[in-house]
Amino acid sequence: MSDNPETAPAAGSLADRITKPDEPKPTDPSNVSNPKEDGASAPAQGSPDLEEPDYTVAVKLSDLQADPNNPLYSVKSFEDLGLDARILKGLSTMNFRKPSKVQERALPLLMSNPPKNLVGQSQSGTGKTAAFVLNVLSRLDLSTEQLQMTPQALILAPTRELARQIVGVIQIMGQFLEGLVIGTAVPADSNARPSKMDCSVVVGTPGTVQDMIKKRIMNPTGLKVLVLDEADNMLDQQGLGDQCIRAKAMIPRNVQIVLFSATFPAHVYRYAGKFAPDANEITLQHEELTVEGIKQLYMDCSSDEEKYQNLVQLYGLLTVGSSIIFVRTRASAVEIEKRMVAEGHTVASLTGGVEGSQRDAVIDSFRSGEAKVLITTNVLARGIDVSTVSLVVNYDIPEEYSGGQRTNTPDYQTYLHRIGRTGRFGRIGVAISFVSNRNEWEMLRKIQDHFQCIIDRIDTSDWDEVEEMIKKTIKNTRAQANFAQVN
Ligand SMILES: Nc1ncnc2c1ncn2[C@@H]1O[C@H](COP(=O)(O)OP(=O)(O)OP(=O)(O)O)[C@@H](O)[C@H]1O
Repeated sequence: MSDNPETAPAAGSLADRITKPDEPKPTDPSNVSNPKEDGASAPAQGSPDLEEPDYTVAVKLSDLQADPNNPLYSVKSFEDLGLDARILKGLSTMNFRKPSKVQERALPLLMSNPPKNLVGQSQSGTGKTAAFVLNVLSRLDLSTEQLQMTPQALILAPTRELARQIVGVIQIMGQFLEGLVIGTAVPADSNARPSKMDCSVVVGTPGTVQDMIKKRIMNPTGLKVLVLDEADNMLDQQGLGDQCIRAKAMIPRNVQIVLFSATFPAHVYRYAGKFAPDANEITLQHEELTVEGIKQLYMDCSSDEEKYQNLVQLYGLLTVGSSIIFVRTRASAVEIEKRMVAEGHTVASLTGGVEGSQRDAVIDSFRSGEAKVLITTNVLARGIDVSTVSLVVNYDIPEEYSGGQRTNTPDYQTYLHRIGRTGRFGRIGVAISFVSNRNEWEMLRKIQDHFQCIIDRIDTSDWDEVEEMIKKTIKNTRAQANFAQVN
C-alpha cells in the first residue's frame, strides 16, 4: 500500500462552492465564463489543439480515431449512444466529434437499465471523464426545483485540483440542462465556512464529502450514482480508502457504483470488485497501458546537484509548451522553485502543503498558460488535463513507500500517471526521467520491463543535440499540423 501523504486531501475544515451552469459567477475560477481556462473546460473554450478551426489536429485526430488499434478509435457516433439532445449540444460545443474507445464501450454499459456497476480502465488521456460525466448527466432528474437541489450523483476524486477540473467538465457538458446545479466539496481554507450542498451533482474529495454528510451539510438520500475517479488510488491509498468506504456506507445501498482509472494493480482490482459488486468490466493488459504519443527518455546525472543543473539546462525546452516537473517531496519542490527563481527563471510550485486557495491560484495560472513550468509532487500525478503540457520531467523516479519509508521499488502506476500528463487524446509529448544513482537506474529498468516499453537514454555530452532532438519530438505535432494545413 502506498501512503505518500501528498495525495491525501488536507484534513480539517470544509469548503464548498455551488455553481449553476446557467448562472455563471465571474469570480468563480472553475466557471465556464473564463475563456482562458484549460483542462476540463479547455476544449469548449479554445484549447488551441482541439478547437476549430484548428484543422490540423482535427485531421490527425480523425486519423487516430479511424485506426482500430488506437484507444481513441470508435465505430459509433455520440448520437448512436442515445444521449439526450441537450447533452449532445454540450458535447458539440466542446468539439467532441466522435467517442473514444472507452467512451463507446462504457456508455452503453453505464446507461443501460436497471443500472449496473462498472469498473473501467483505459489509458491516460483517453476520455474517461466524459464517459462517467455523460452517464451522470443522463441519469439526473431535474424536473422539479427540489430534485435540482438534492444531490443525485456523487463524484469522488483524490485531489482538490482534479475535483475542480471535473466540475469544469460537467459545467460545459451540462450547460444546456436547465436546473443543473453543481457542488464542489473540497477542503476550505481555515477561515472559510461550508455552505449547504443544495445541488444536483456533488464533486469532491472523500474526506470533505464524508464530513459534509456527517454534519448534514450534504443530504445523501437521493443519490443514484457514485463515481470514483482514479479509483485504484482512492481505494488503495491510506486514509483515502477508509474515507471512501465510510462515504459509501452513508449513502443508499442501491446506487450505481462506477470506478475508473488508467491503472488497476491486481490487488486493488480484486478489492474494486468488492466495492462495486457484479460490475461490468473494461480492462487492459499492463503492456497496453503506455500511450504511443509519449516519447519516454532518461538522462544520466552523476549527483543530485547535476540533476538540478540538467533541469536548468532544459529550461528553454520546458517553456516551448508547458511542463510539469515531478519531485519526491514538498520540500524539494519548494527548494528547486526558490533556486530557479533566484537564478531568474519563471517557475511555480504546487504541493499539498499550502492552503487550498493558493493551490487553486497556482493551478489556474498553469492552466491559463501564465505559468508554464510547474514543479510539483505526486499530488498532481493523476488526472490533471492541461493540453499544452508537452514535457514531463521525473526529477525523482516515483517510488513505493512502506510504513512511510522508501522501498527502492518503482511505483509503476504513478510513473504511468505522471507521464500521462502529456500526450493527451492523440497529442505528442516527451517524458524525461532523471537517474542519479544505481537505485534509480534499477527502478527505471524495472519500469521498462513492467510496461515492456523503451526508455531511451539522452546523451548530455552535446546539449545542442539534446535540444534539437527533444524539440523535434515536441514540435512533431506542429509539423504534422502544417502538413495537414497545406494539404
Ligand atoms: N471524444 C472526444 N473527442 C475529443 N476530445 C476528447 C474526447 N473525449 C475526451 N476528450 C479530451 O481528451 C482529454 C483527456 O480526457 P480525460 O481527461 O477525460 O482523460 P482520462 O482518460 O480521464 O485521463 P487520465 O487517466 O489521465 O485521468 C480532455 O482534454 C478531453 O476534453
